[in-house]
Amino acid sequence: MPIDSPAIRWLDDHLLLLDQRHLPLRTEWLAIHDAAGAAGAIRDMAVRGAPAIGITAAYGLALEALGLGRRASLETLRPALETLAASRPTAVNLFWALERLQRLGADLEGEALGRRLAREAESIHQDDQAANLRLGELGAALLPHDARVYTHCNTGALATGGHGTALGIIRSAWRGGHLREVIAGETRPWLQGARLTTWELMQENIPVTLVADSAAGMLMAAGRVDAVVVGADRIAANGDTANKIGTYGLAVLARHHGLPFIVAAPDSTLDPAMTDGGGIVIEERAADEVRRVGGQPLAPEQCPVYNPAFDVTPAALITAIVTESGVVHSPDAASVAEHLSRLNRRS
Ligand SMILES: CSC[C@@H](O)[C@@H](O)C(=O)COP(=O)(O)O
Repeated sequence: MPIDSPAIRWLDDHLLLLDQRHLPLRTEWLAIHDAAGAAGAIRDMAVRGAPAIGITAAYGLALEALGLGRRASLETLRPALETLAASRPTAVNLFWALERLQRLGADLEGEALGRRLAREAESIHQDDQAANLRLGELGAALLPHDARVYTHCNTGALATGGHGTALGIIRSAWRGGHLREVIAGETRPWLQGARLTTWELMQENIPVTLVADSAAGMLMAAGRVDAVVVGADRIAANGDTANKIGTYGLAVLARHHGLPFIVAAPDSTLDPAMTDGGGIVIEERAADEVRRVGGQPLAPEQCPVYNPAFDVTPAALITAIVTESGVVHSPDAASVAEHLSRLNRRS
């Protein structure tokens, strides 16, 4: 089945990425020819969102192997693997995708290795889209009728192989006729909500209202939110969830106001090796992301800044984790282990 992916296009000898740094003002495509190009695009956020990062890393490694031709082997690919693995630390999908490719490549060399890795990268891409469609349906069934859903960051087609995770649930709920409105937090400092989520939803005429992040509590207190739905960058074995900075605060607010707080992610975002959220590496990004907006200075040039890109929401604040293979209600170490063992029995 050909992949209908709005932001990542595979063209057999190179990759095209819809450059998210310029949206919604300009639609520009970035051509990627090797692993260094893919790593740079991930690091500089031309492509972003945990599943999209994993897909791009997989294509980047495949391109490197294709470029090495007869010299391709896991050994000659080692520097490329290291460059890709160093691009961003928090989203586990990146490491998951690279491991999946390495396992496959263990018995292959040369041109056959390049071709095999490219096919596997396409499978990862396609599987992610299918996973999102499935988890979208499962998650939509959890929402109250005529729901007003608050979401954070961008978790849509731009951040995944297509359809989206949290935004996949929102899309599915809209198509099923039981969504009234999306409230998108702008998601300072990179403004994924303001720039990307609104852009995606408005293209499909899904009603969206953009709010400053700091409006979330007031909206919940006023009874204008029925559920909070977010994505994830890494889910630990006990259900603790790393996601875009600000997610933790939303979970605390949702609990205070008695609202469901739903995390949506493909199974590839689960990290069984991470016992709890305390071990997750939180990426810190450049000070100018906070000091400036759209390149324009906002704060004094030399003002010290702390810019963590993610936070960890404790499992106890999460109502449900939705993946393509099921819903984990009130996640904890036991229920996540049960979910993982069902996955292992299937594979
Ligand atoms: C389906 S995307 C899930 C997460 O990756 C998303 O919520 C998020 O935090 C993205 O962060 P970003 O820094 O934009 O890559």
